[in-house]
Amino acid sequence: MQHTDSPERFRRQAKQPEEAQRAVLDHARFLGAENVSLYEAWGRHLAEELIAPHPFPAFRRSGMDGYAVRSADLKQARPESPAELEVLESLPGGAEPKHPIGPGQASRIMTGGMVPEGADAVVMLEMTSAGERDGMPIVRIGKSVPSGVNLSEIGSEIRLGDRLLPVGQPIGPGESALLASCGYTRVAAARRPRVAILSTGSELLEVDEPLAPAKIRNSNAPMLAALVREFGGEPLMLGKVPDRAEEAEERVRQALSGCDLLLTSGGVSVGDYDVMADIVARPDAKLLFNKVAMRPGSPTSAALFGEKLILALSGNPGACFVGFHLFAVPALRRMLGVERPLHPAYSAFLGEDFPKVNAYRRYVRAATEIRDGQVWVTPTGDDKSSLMTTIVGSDCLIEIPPTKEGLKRGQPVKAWKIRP
Ligand SMILES: Nc1nc2c(c(=O)[nH]1)N[C@H]1C(S)=C(S)[C@@H](COP(=O)(O)OP(=O)(O)OC[C@H]3O[C@@H](n4cnc5c(N)ncnc54)[C@H](O)[C@@H]3O)O[C@H]1N2
Ligand code: MOO
Ligand SMILES: [Mg+2]
Repeated sequence: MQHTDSPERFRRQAKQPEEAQRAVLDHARFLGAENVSLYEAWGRHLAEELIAPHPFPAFRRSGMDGYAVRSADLKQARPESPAELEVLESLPGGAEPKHPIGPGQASRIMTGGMVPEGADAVVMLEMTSAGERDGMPIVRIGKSVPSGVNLSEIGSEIRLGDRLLPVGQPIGPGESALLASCGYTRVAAARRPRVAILSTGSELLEVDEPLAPAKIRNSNAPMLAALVREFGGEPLMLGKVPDRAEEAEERVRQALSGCDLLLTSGGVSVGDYDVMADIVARPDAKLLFNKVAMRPGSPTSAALFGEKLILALSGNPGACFVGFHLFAVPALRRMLGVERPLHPAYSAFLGEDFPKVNAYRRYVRAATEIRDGQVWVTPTGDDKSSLMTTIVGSDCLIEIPPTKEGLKRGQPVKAWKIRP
């Protein structure tokens, strides 16, 4: 029988979650940039501030199919006495006008077309009727229009030198369109953090193994891999290690060389076989914390081996999930250069009674809903640390302060948004 009796494990000093987050953030650094193509940039984080190299639109652009006109020519136009304008040319998208518009003149133009010099408005086709005068094309317009109508000026969307996107901005659909419009075929994106995932537990089976007595399949590893991907990292799957102290320590030390962050799950509590509790307390490690004043996940631990950060998450799936959101997400965001590393919080109404009495602050897996224009958050089920079914469908963590009475439905609460 193995006993990992080290008295330190039982004398733990709980840190408040914020304090523990600060300790993690103090040891997470921006990882630098790599050049990626526009089509590979989705979900990546910008590593440089991008400045508009030209105004957009770069030419005066028509917003309608119709006629480019001088609004002054239409001042007196009425349905019964329409203005008659000579039509100089037809301007499809992509065509550079050959003729400036003089008094009494117009050019037919399509949406997105370049408005010729002299014109200051575009009249939509439906307000016009085409005709001929002396064999030459004309257009009749029976209504005046204000200057500037249906015309986008140069730089009306983006001015030359505008800050297009800040460092740390995740590249999504809108950002992709912006980059393309400004000619960025490649951008500097933050290097993806390589996050090693090691599961401890002699009870663990591979996913494709049949169940056996007292064994469970390793569910934390795929959950953590999904979370790492969701928050911009690259998971490195290191499999599982049994709860044997020496073997586990060797695997942990090996894992550190090839990653930017090591996540372990399991073995952080006070049990005889809780190997991670001892590893993070090794003399050559710097223990950041081994207890957090929160539920689930109170034994969540963190340590540095040299410069490398280990987050030793609880084995209980619910606690592992919450520990990831509270501590791994800020570390990853810092590594990616994101300005605000913590999840954003909002206030909402509690969707059902929460009768549980808490000595510690709780982070309850919950779903957000808009009802009659108000934000409500409802626990996805029992928030027991051992449950994973309540992770499904959760998009926030309700923060429940220590309470002796529990909370009532409809009470305002704080919720952390956990889906990017
Ligand atoms: N005497 C005490 N016992 C416990 C305490 C305590 O303070 N005193 N704390 C409890 C709390 S709170 C938590 S949380 C858990 C922490 O457990 P560990 O992190 O030590 O994790 P394990 O003991 O290895 O396993 C716990 C539980 O999780 C399952 N598990 C582990 N790994 C996986 C995995 N990869 N996939 C799915 N499930 C996993 C494991 O089978 C256990 O059921 O300790 C309490 N105990
Ligand atoms: O703090 Mo542990 O995660 O409840 O069960
Ligand atoms: Mg344990």
